[in-house]
Amino acid sequence: MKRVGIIGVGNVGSILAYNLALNNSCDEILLKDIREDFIKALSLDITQASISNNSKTVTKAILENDVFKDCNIIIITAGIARTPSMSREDLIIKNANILKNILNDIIKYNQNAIYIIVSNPLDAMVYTTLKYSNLKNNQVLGMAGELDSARFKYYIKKALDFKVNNIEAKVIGAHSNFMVPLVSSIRINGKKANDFLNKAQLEKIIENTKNGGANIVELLKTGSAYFAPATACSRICNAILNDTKEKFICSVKLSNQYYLEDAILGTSIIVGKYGVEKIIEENISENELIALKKSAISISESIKSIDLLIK
Ligand SMILES: NC(=O)c1ccc[n+]([C@@H]2O[C@H](COP(=O)([O-])OP(=O)(O)OC[C@H]3O[C@@H](n4cnc5c(N)ncnc54)[C@H](O)[C@@H]3O)[C@@H](O)[C@H]2O)c1
Repeated sequence: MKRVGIIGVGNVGSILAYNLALNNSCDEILLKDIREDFIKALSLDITQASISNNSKTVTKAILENDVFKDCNIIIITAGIARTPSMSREDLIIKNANILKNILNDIIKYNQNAIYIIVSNPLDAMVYTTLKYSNLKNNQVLGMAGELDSARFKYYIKKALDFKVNNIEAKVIGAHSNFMVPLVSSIRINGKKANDFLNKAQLEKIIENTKNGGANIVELLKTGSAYFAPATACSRICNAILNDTKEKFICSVKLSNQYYLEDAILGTSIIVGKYGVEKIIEENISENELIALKKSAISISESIKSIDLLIK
């Protein structure tokens, strides 16, 4: 029996549940939110969508935490989302408190699941999860690098008038303006970035990638992006459920990769049934390494406020 729990079923959580259900990814999806009637409605609607799509996945609304005991994966997307005037950092104390309370309620029933954190500020929430649980480092991963990389690829494709399909590109580091889009990682039809894009174009692509989330927030006015985040998250879930050992970029606790001991930030990892099965150090340029160090410092600064303000 494969079970996925989703705690916090707003925009990201509901699209994630829908995605997993339609694709027959697991036997059961358990939804929990402070909006109880809302998740009861969603569980009916999504299960009926499953049936319509010949998927066996059943989605259930959960009111008691002990039901999460058999989940293979627990995804936490609870919290408040950014509004146009807010940075991800503004969210930190509010969402860290929400996350700490959820962990307090859930971990005692399930210490074996892989926990995927989505709530922002992402890297600080991964830290909060590790700090307020006894989960092992491999059990906790934050979803963001896959989303930022999708945005990086989008702006590369856009600069090339969407005429090229075969694009590889990675964004590592913090899920914030300190993210590190790796120009060294870009491959367009197997060739390096400089064969297709000049310096000014690359600088614009990097700037757009860093502002990718904020642009959507600005237009939506009432929240942040959800289709691309939910899609990235469902791909990670499928890798865990099917033990695929695929490569993803997720926020995890490093163990001296990039000379960064104990830092939490987005990096390439291999994902399987044990969660983070291997951390991969990409071959990055010296400038990218400098940017990554700044990224790690920015995360450790935001983590300080959690240590100071969360009792
Ligand atoms: N990591 C990423 O790349 C990424 C991308 C998009 C959004 N996010 C973040 O994910 C979070 C969710 O985004 P969203 O767009 O789905 O927001 P949303 O407001 O639509 O959903 C949040 C949900 O959390 C619920 N909630 C609040 N407190 C709760 C609690 N104590 N227990 C259970 N549920 C609770 C709310 O009722 C709501 O349904 C936000 O923090 C957002 O910033 C992260």
